[in-house]
Amino acid sequence: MVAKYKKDGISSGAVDCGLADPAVSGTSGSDGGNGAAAPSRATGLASSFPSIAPGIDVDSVSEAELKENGFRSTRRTKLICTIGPASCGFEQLEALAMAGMNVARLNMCHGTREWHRGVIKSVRQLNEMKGYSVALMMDTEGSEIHMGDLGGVTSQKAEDGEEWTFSVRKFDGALPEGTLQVNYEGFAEDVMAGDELVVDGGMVRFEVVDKIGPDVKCRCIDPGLLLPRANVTFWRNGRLVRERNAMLPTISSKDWLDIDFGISEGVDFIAISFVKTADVIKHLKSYIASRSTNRQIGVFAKIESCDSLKNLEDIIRVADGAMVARGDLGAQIPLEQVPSVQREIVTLCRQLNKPVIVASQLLESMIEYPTPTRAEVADVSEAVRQRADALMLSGESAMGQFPLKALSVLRTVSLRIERWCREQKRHEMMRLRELSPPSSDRQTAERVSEQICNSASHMANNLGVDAIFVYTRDGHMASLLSRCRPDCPIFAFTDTTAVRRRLNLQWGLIPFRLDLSTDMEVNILRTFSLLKARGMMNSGDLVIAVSDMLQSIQIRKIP
Ligand SMILES: Nc1ncnc2c1ncn2[C@@H]1O[C@H](COP(=O)(O)OP(=O)(O)OP(=O)(O)O)[C@@H](O)[C@H]1O
Ligand SMILES: CC(=O)C(=O)O
Ligand SMILES: [K+]
Ligand SMILES: [Mg+2]
Repeated sequence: MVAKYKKDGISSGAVDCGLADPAVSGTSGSDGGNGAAAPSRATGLASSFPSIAPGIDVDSVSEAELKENGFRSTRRTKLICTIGPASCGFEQLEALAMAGMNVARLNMCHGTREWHRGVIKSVRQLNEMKGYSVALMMDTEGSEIHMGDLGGVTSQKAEDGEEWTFSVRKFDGALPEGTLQVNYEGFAEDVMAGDELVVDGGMVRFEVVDKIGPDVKCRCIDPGLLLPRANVTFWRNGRLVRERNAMLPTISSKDWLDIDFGISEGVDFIAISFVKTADVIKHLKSYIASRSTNRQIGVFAKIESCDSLKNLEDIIRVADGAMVARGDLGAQIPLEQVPSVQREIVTLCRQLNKPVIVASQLLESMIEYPTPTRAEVADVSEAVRQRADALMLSGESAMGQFPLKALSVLRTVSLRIERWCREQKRHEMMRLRELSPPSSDRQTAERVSEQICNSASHMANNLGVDAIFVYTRDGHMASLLSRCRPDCPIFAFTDTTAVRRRLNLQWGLIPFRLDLSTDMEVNILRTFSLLKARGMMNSGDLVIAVSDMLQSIQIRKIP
């Protein structure tokens, strides 16, 4: 890959994934524009960070946005960065956090567990020392067919008409010239001469010419760049072939080891690749519940296969959220169907109150170039207009030349389109169905919460209030409010750092950690005075306050 322009500040020079000393790393964000550091009070570093106020944890990015732009202009769409060699150093992670990264994603297809452990440690350190609440998402490899490691090189160009061999043989060290490894042992038996091999969602295509034992001879028909461990699908007579590869388990034995690793490292979310049915999600959720007693890990279903589309509603109902994984999805359904499927998934997730992520190729050209294409900006805008909870960077932040610039594009486009949608009423309008029908006592309590949140957000829009405040221990009421997508931001106060991190993935929520009292009035007055003291709100601001501890709605003017 040739850098045609000056590289991004954070990815310049040699890749250093060691732990820089965070105490001396300073703030290296150049386009983040958020200089104020707000460390957690738990670190005892208050003296070196004068902006700290006791009693409340919020990150410097939210704080600066609130101070500079007032309540209404904070960003509602959340941003996820896949971490890779271009972004794994402490200072690089810090720059991304400063530029608005809400969630760091670790793709277990790549890197060793040790490597991932280093990133997790850095993110955790960043949160503790600088007051961020960057959540961690682990993404499983899954057992779909993919290529091997390219024998150590970072990429290989396949030219039109070239002959390549796909082999299920194991090679030690360098691969023979023109050979690619395939991880699925049944590959050579399943494919037939004349089949089309689609690599990396169509970035490169081959036609099968001949089979010789474990080797499949192919000719390149669509040239492109081959990347390590890229996914491979095969097509016959214009249809995706589902042979024995369709029987591969969604969660492989390697995935289970990665999941154990994720649980023990305390990640916030686990995203499951190539989900086919709701059962696999249920199974994983009960496994997690039996392994981690007091910690909740959100399980996200990645929608990236034909099978997942068949069972979409069942899958989303049992998952804690979903990802529109357009990379692989675009290799399994015709490309022209991807936009409508995206819209359908985003709508369904909102109806079912599950956070939804739109992922892959949002700013693909920024892997190599410092500015996005107009088409990419339009794609990002559409996802923002659909009011997806989060947008995700993949290669752009993992191995691209301009991770920070790509994140900055997502941030500025989100802010601009959100404002335009609010001012011009250009959102995707949606009538929300009732989530919980009346029956048992528990559901009645849930129904009350739902009604309170619907009404609070309706009132907030009609009265033009500056913010909704929600006091919530488990975060549920905050997510019910987020589902309503009100015009004003939602300040979510919760008493655990884990819930605060989880809420950081959801649309419109600005999560704070605060020791909650059982007395609502105490909570309200404390948050008013703390936020006022830090310049995040002003006398006269109008706020709607709701709580899951005392099911109530209050309209309050900041004294
Ligand atoms: N931890 C990592 N180490 C090295 N390279 C990485 C890492 N994570 C991502 N990358 C690189 O960034 C590219 C894009 O990242 P991404 O997570 O989207 O991978 P992917 O394999 O395309 O996605 P998925 O497997 O989830 O469908 C990868 O193809 C790989 O080259
Ligand atoms: C993110 C991912 O897995 C995909 O787009 O395929
Ligand atoms: K993956
Ligand atoms: Mg995928």
